[in-house]
Amino acid sequence: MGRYAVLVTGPAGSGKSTLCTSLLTHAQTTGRNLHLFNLDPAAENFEFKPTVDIRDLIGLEDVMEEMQLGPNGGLVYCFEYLLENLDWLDEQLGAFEDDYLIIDCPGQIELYTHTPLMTRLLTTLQQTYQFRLCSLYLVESNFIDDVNKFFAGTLSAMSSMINLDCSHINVMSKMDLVKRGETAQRTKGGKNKRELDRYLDPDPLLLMEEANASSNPKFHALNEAIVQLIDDFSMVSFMPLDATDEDSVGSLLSHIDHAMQYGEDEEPKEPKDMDMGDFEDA
Ligand SMILES: Nc1nc2c(ncn2[C@@H]2O[C@H](COP(=O)(O)OP(=O)(O)OP(=O)(O)O)[C@@H](O)[C@H]2O)c(=O)[nH]1
Repeated sequence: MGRYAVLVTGPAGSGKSTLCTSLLTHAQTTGRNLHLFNLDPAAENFEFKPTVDIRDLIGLEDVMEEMQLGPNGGLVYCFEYLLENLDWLDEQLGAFEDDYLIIDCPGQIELYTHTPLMTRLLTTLQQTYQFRLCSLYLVESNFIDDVNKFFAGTLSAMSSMINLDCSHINVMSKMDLVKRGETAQRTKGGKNKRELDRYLDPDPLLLMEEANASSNPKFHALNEAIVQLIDDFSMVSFMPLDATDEDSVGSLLSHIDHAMQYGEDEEPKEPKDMDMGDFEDA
């Protein structure tokens, strides 16, 4: 069968743990057997008990207290400790060979964008433990309410994609808020689902026009360079996700299957059509 792991990454509060729970719930109802790996040493409670839990090795609170470190320094310490104690991980993974190991990651994106720690862990999972990997990067739909925030979210996603160096899927989370119009009510410009569509699969020219319209002409060349970069990495388009909707979670899972070519003996499954029909304005 092989070994497969899905890394669920993204900024704090972007919906990682909720998605992990939704994936495991979906798996239960469809007869699949997903397992949870908690990689956040500061995590609190889980609906599903993790099969592997970094807190069994080291907890952030203890590290902060004993080493006199802040939350970010403490997190880096925990990851270095994990990398120095790979025999623990080896023991936890055992002969694991099943459906996906869903890895719930910490929300400090510096771990995937600024330090090599996560990359080292992934290299170990791939090379030493023969895992096939796919990473998801979640950006909240209610964060993307103008082109500059889209640039910020996309560039972080791109940095994570380059650093983690495995199959990668960008996800725009909490789309139910857009569907219900809550994003539109909250933002000055009244962004609604239709306006968000172009950020899911962006048209480079429109992005550039929008960015130029709201910025000083001296930044137009920079806007052009960013849009060019986004266009060149055509992977930087986003899949809409409503973690509260079974179909939406199922569609994401079939995209992951496709990206991983899950089940080597089977034909890789075609991802379901992810057009925005499900998210039409009420
Ligand atoms: N409406 C809506 N709320 C969501 C969705 N996904 C997550 N949330 C809410 O967003 C908040 C943060 O979700 P979490 O799953 O804890 O986010 P996280 O990325 O794991 O957060 P950290 O562990 O702090 O990095 C919670 O209040 C969730 O209930 C979604 O699809 N729709």
